[in-house]
Amino acid sequence: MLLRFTKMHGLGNDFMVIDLVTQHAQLNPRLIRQWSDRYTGIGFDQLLVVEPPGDPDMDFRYRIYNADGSEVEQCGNGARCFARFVLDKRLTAKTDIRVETAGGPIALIVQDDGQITVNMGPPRFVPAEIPFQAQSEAISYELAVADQILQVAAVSMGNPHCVTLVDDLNVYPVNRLGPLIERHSRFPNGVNAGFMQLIDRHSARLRVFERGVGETRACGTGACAAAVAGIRQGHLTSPVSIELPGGTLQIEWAGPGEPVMMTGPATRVFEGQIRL
Ligand SMILES: N[C@H](CCC[C@H](N)C(=O)O)C(=O)O
Repeated sequence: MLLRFTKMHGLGNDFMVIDLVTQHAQLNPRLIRQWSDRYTGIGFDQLLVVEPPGDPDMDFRYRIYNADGSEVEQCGNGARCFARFVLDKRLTAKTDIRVETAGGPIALIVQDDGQITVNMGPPRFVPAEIPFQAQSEAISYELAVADQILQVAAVSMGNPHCVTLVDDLNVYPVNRLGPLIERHSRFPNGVNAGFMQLIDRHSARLRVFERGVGETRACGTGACAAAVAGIRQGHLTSPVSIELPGGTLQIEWAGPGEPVMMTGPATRVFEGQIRL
């Protein structure tokens, strides 16, 4: 059987997108790892799956798998590609699309200029909801990593994020500390490790060592988590431009209990078919 897919990216964070509304396939971690291989497979950071909704008030269900085959709660760059995909495939004609995800409901708003705004829902800070092991909730925690103590913020955007402020991203050892944070024992489900360099009150640079993937060229939920952490710590003021290696995302957040709004592009690269 041949399975149709579309290769897409959001600022270089790349995806294989599959429509399981009009197609049927049984996915498993081994198959996903095989497909994600950049030499012997299709190659991607995440696999995005479009399904019919379980909740009749929603338009679709959105399932996300990392390159290592693990299913995760949320993917921000993927959400923008999801919106572009369902419109291009005529699975909907709406430009305000409601989607259920394992990390909670999100809304995708397709702008006239082709940019896509995602209502990512409110960030969560309660340690047990991230999850993160801590005595009590705080805007900053001490985290022992290798031979040093880092000051970190812990935020959930549906998926877990650990954000550290650094002075110079050009020289910071992201690929040495990233894996140690990703698998740190205080994050029982693992964590996406964000490293943020402040530029001014409305902008910052960010690199993210993603859970289940490694460093990616962009991370949408990571940009949301970093902006929220910076606002909460008094370093940033909404709206915030987050400059990632693959490009810039616009983040808005009005404060605790309010949703995070993320705006950016979604790009289709090619169509393909793969034999199951
Ligand atoms: N690696 C993430 C999922 C993808 C997030 C990222 N690609 C985004 O755009 O938000 C995790 O394990 O939670």
